[in-house]
Amino acid sequence: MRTFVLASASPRRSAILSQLKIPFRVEPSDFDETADGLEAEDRPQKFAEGKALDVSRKFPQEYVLGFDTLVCLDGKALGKPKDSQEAVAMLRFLNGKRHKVISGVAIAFGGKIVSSAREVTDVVFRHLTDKFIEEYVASGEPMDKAGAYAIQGQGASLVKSVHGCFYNVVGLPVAKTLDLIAQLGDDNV
Ligand SMILES: Cc1cn([C@H]2C[C@H](O)[C@@H](COP(=O)(O)OP(=O)(O)OP(=O)(O)O)O2)c(=O)[nH]c1=O
Repeated sequence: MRTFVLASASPRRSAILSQLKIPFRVEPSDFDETADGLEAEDRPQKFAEGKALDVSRKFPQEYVLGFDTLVCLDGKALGKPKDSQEAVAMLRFLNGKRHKVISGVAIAFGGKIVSSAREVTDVVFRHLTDKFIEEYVASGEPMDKAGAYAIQGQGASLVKSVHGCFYNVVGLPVAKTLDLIAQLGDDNV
C-alpha cells in the first residue's frame, strides 16, 4: 500500500487519516497563505494546492496530500483568529446563523498538482450570549481553528445542526479525499 506525505501540521488531519487507515508521514508546508484577491470560496482549494506543491517540490518521488479549511459567511472568509478579540468578533458574526465551512484537498506528485477538489458543509449556530462566547474564547480552544470554533471539541455546544460531511468541518473532507486517492488507481481505497 502506498504511503502518502501529509503536508499539514494539523493534528486533526493526522488523526482522521489514521482513522481511515491510510499510511502517511507528516511534512508540514511553508506555503505562504496570502489571499491575493482570491474569492473566499476558491481559497481552500487553491491553498490546499499550494501546500501540497510546496512539499511535493521537496519530496518529488512521493504523493503529497494538502488541505485547507475556511469558514465563509456573506462572502467573508474567516480563517484562524489572530487574537482573542478577533475570535470573539468572529463568533459574534456567526452567532445564530448558517454559514459554510469549505475545505480544499489536493494531491501533488513530482512538483505538480495531480488532482484537487473542494467540499462544502453548512453549519448552523445556536443563539449564543456574549457571556457564553467570551467564556468559550477564554478556554483557548478557538485560537488555531478557522472561524474560531472546534465542532469536535467544546465548540459542539455552539452548533445547532450540520449539513454535509462532518469531517470536512474538522479539516479533512473524507469522501472527496478517498475519491481522489482512488483515482490514483492504487490499492489504498
Ligand atoms: C471550523 C473548524 C476548523 N477546524 C480547524 C481545521 C484546520 O486545522 C484549521 C484551519 O486551518 P488551516 O489553515 O486549514 O490548517 P492548519 O493551519 O491547522 O494546518 P496546515 O495548514 O498545516 O494544514 O481549523 C477545526 O479543527 N474544527 C472546526 O470546527
